Amino acid sequence: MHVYLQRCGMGNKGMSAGESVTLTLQQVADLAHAVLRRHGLAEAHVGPVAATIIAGERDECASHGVYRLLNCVHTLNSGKVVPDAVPVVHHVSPALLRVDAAGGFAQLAFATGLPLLVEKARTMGIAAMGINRCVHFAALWPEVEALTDQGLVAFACTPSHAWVAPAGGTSPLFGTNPIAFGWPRPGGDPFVFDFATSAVARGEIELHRRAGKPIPEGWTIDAQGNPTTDAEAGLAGALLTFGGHKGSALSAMVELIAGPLIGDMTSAESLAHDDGAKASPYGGELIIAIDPAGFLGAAAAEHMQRAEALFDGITSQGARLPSQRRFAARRRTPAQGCRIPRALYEELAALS
Ligand SMILES: NC(=O)C1=CN([C@@H]2O[C@H](COP(=O)(O)OP(=O)(O)OC[C@H]3O[C@@H](n4cnc5c(N)ncnc54)[C@H](OP(=O)(O)O)[C@@H]3O)[C@@H](O)[C@H]2O)C=CC1
Ligand SMILES: O=C(O)C1=NCCCC1
Repeated sequence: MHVYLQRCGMGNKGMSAGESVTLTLQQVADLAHAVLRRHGLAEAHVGPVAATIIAGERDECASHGVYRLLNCVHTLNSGKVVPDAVPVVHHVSPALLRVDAAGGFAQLAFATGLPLLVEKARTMGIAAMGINRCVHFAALWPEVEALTDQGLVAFACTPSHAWVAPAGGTSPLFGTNPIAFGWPRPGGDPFVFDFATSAVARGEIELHRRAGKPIPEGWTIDAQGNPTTDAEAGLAGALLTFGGHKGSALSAMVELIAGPLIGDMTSAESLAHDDGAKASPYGGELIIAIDPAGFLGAAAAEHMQRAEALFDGITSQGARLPSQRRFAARRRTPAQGCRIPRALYEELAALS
């Protein structure tokens, strides 16, 4: 594989990437497929799992791009994921479905349940899909975008492992628990946000540790409960929630609605299930889809158009929309390629 080697680069959170290589999107895809196949992932899963990793790299989301392949390999080798799991869809009620991922990665389970979720949302106006017994390592925006692509409003969330202290506490209890929201926009990119309810995704702190960089104050505390800018010490201690008690309450909500509500694990239970293996989190995910026509029928289009004034109100004062950076990256990378830290590339190439 021919790759361009260069020195420089700024990650999406402003972290110097050091020496990097530039891969075409096709090379990123080939690498992801090769690594996953070599470590025994069944063919039915390789495409959906690789797709989310390729999308992360394409949209310059370094913490959930090819870096995630390392943990996928580790999870496969640890036996904490069923590599050939066959997801099974269960109709629960006219507006509800469950997908039993049977211990496999979440991506194939999501793809398997998606058509029925869309059908139920269109019929009922709103529908929810609970995915159970899945291994989740990825960003959530590819999933909410799959719904906005169909003209639906979308919400998704999942617990992870207990790495985050509740506001006012010092012991890890919550996961980094991402929440993602998507709103379809006529003729344009959807409005999408997707973030951890911790101050930052744990993956971002891991990237700082790999790069030997300090982390900003406010992300973590060490094992003694003291604030730290040392990535290693922060990973060994606890992440903090974003926005103090507000992120803490949202994180608790994710634990509840994507855990016990759908009969699945909390982040503390997921970490106990992991039993020191350091594999990706295991448990459930909740996805909700709302059809704008459900409330308003034929008048929905007119009201969706009114929503555009809100987005104009944000951008007209120089602020940007969430995901605007990501969509710009998506348009750039097919021509520009994806810049990957050289050390990471070499590690992945050795695994392929
Ligand atoms: N599966 C799992 O268990 C977990 C997955 N994750 C994933 O990690 C990823 C990163 O999470 P996190 O570190 O919290 O991400 P960020 O703190 O970077 O927040 C990301 C979101 O905020 C938007 N955003 C960032 N800066 C601005 C700004 N100045 N103005 C407006 N919007 C802005 C981003 O848009 P843009 O992208 O355009 O910058 C994006 O939608 C997510 O995709 C999440 O799903 C996180 C935790 C656990
Ligand atoms: O970055 C994070 O935080 C996580 N990403 C993937 C799954 C584990 C948590």
